[in-house]
Amino acid sequence: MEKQHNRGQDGAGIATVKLDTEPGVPFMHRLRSSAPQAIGELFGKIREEIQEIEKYQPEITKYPGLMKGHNRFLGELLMGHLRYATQGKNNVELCHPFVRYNTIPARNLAMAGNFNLVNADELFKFSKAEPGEVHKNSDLAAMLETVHHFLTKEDEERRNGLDVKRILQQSFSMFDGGYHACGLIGTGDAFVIRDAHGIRPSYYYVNDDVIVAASERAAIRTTFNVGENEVLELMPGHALIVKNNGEYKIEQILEPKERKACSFERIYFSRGNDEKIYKERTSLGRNLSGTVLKAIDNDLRNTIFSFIPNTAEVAFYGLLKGLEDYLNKIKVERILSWGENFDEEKLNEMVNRRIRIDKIAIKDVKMRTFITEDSSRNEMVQHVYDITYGTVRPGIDSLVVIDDSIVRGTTLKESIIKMLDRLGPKKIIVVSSAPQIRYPDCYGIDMSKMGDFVAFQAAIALLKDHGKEHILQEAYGLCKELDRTNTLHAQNVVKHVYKPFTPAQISAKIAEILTPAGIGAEVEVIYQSIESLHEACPNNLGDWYFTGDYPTPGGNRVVNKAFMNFMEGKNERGY
Ligand SMILES: O=P(O)(O)OC[C@H]1O[C@H](OP(=O)(O)OP(=O)(O)O)[C@H](O)[C@@H]1O
Ligand SMILES: NC(=O)CC[C@H](N)C(=O)O
Ligand SMILES: [Mg+2]
Repeated sequence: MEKQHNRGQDGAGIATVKLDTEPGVPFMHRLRSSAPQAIGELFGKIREEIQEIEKYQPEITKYPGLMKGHNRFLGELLMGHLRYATQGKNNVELCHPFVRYNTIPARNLAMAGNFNLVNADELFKFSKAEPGEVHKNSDLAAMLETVHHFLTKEDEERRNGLDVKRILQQSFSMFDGGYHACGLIGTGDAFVIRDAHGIRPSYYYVNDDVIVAASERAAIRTTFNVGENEVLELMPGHALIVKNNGEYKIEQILEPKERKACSFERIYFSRGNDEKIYKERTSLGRNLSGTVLKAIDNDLRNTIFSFIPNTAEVAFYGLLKGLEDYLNKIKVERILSWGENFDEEKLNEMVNRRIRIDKIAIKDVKMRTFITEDSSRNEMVQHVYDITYGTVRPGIDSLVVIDDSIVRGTTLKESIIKMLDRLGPKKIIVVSSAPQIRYPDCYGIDMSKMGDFVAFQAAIALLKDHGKEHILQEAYGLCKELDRTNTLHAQNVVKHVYKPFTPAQISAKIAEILTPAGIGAEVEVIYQSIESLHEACPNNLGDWYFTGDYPTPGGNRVVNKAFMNFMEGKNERGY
């Protein structure tokens, strides 16, 4: 859990199942916290429980079997989760895992996951669950109720043991979304499952002692000290099903569909210490070096390169490598052109030419602002960054800073650009290792409101500039019509809003929007192209937030809904 802070900082939760308990002894427990240091609080509580027993049995920690009887969270099946809300509020009641308790062991179910479903309402209707005020906006509640419905049915009908595969086939075929989800059943059986497009990442590792699964490979590698190839990818539409006797199987649950693994995982969301992700982020940066050189007219003498911490650091190394390649090529060309005509000093000057890099921006807290809830994000962005003084020659140097994404533009507008401008650069070029984020995500990354996207704001502004605002009304009319005929899923209407403009026009407008009043430097924004993103991350071609092409029917519905919300002035998610 400590190695997956990147996936959620709203809160944390754990659940345990004990095997082979005597009848009447509780076997499933759950604990959650939404405290700022949630993991610390959870395990602090467990430590307190143990210390309480130690008062009477000082030797107890030497006897794990005995401890299991006295401590709620000692068990054989363990589940942990860090929440990043993509639906509902940020309160502790919505932290994972969710649990359904029952007197019959087979009908106890704990679930958690890294996911987002877009058809929760439909699922509540189906399972006849009547969620309360807090849970009605929870896709985990909808997921749990549906799986529990089929679990109960299976328990009623079963002859020899629970058929977990069948339960998963019945329930997960109803879910529209992206997920890596897991469940513990009161019988001591467990499962981990991944969506049919492989949208969310999912990995597992098995040895003689443990069977473990997580959203990221690096977390498993670090915890169990194992090699890259020992941790396997759970393939799309498949589940890892573990029986209470320790036997396990990888089963196909759903027909795998076209692989559309989320590219934003690679660009930003996952931790960058994964072997493959590190390489991909480096390539993303390197791919941008040509465009950047053009933007600075190859003037490396008067340009300083840097990055916006934290996650963009790896892409920065890639950009640097690309620039170094260029510079070295130039050095060789020059030296060759001299023939015999050089001395030590001249040669020294040439080989010592460097790309000028500096640590310009500093992030004081290791919190991710992007995944912080709306109400506290702006303030956090304003206080979290700082700059290094004395790095830029005012009025002479230009600054190039790379970030991994510009989504709402809050980080740049509310903080970074104003601060960088204090250093007096001639020009500030912001480079994004992700392409323009134009459409909502609905599969587990919380970018769901059209009006929030700076790319969308730019398109609207351009429509105004060009006297084409009627396109908005026409698109809205089309959405209403699709809604009336129940066919909102049939096409992505928002594409019409972007269509009249080239990516370069949108980027230029974004730069304008992101330039706060009273700034001395000229601001330019450069984005990764979709083609070079695909080239850098060839296994993660999921790109709906950049292209508007959604892999599931719920996607178009969400983007059209998000657009209608925008037009109607509603500040709500599109799902
Ligand atoms: O355009 P915006 O909506 O402001 O969001 C984009 C910013 O958010 C992310 O950083 P974040 O602070 O979440 O995390 P990091 O420190 O891991 O880079 C990302 O790296 C960008 O800097
Ligand atoms: N990624 C997560 O942490 C869980 C997302 C889930 N949709 C929720 O909002 O609870
Ligand atoms: Mg960042």
